[in-house]
Amino acid sequence: MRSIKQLAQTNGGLASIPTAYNFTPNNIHQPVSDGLFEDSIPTIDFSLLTSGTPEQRSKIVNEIGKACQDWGFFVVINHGVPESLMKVMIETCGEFFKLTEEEKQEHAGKHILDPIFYGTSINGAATQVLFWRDFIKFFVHPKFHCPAKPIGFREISMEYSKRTWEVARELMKGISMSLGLEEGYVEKAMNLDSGLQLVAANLYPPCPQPELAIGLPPHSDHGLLTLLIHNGICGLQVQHKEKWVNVDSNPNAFVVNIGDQMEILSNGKYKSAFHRALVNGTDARISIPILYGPALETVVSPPPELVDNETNPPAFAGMTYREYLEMLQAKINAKTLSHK
Ligand SMILES: O=C(O)CCC(=O)C(=O)O
Ligand SMILES: [Fe+2]
Repeated sequence: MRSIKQLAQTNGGLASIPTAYNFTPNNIHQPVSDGLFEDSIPTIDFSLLTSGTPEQRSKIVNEIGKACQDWGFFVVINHGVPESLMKVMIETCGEFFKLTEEEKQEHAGKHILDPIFYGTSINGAATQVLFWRDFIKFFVHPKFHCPAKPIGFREISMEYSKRTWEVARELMKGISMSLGLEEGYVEKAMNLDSGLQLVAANLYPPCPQPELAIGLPPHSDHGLLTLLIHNGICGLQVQHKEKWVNVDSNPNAFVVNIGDQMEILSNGKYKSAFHRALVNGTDARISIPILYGPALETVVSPPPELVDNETNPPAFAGMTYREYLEMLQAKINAKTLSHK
């Protein structure tokens, strides 16, 4: 299968997109918020979480809890990860997509747990409707994997993963406290010492008919928490109160969202919000989400403090993170088969 990048470049640029890329989502009629009278995605000042006064810290913990409950999304500023590192990470991922198709296909993936997975469309296979996106995903924890090319990719990815982990760990502490649990709860209960960390880089080339295609359809992320950066081109939208809201964050901030495992752990209190990526006609967009998840064999279920059989019964059946991912994979396989 050709990459979207290659397709977008065919004969110096396509005038229209192949019909397999026409996307008619069942919720296309949902309005997009005009942003005027809407409240916008909450911003969290990370420096107050780590070095604020006790009052500032408890205020921020409250804000995090509210953001997780109302939005499942928030923007994190003053996080301490150098801008230069974020920039070079985006540039290097951009260089990866410039490798030859043969070089990239070496990493073609099949399974959600493949340590390195290059693909185009959602799973690299022939789904009926295709998405205007190429991606590379690699697990950087508990074992570090990364494509060897381009030069420097491994070193930069390693540094980036370490630095973002420090931010994610503090946010997990804040989230634990916001749920009324001790600050190390999520880290300990989810065995984050051997937890999964998955780096993904998405490339959305300019699309000749952006109104017909979609980069990534509405979905939720499967981990506990995702931290995302992008190259300054808009495209990410989050579903909030039945509307799609643009996430127009400053490229130096992290866009953070709650994933399915955190929704399960919080017994449904915190939302793993649907989000999607649109494409545009002029600019290539790159986004780099890094996803933090439990250790694969950890059973994810809410702690007794968050469950009450009368007023707040368990909302999900407990299962290991591995079982959850295998379930997702089975869904992807079923979709692919039924469309063959
Ligand atoms: O490109 C984006 O902004 C969103 C990417 C995303 O949601 C994902 O890769 O899971
Ligand atoms: Fe996502």
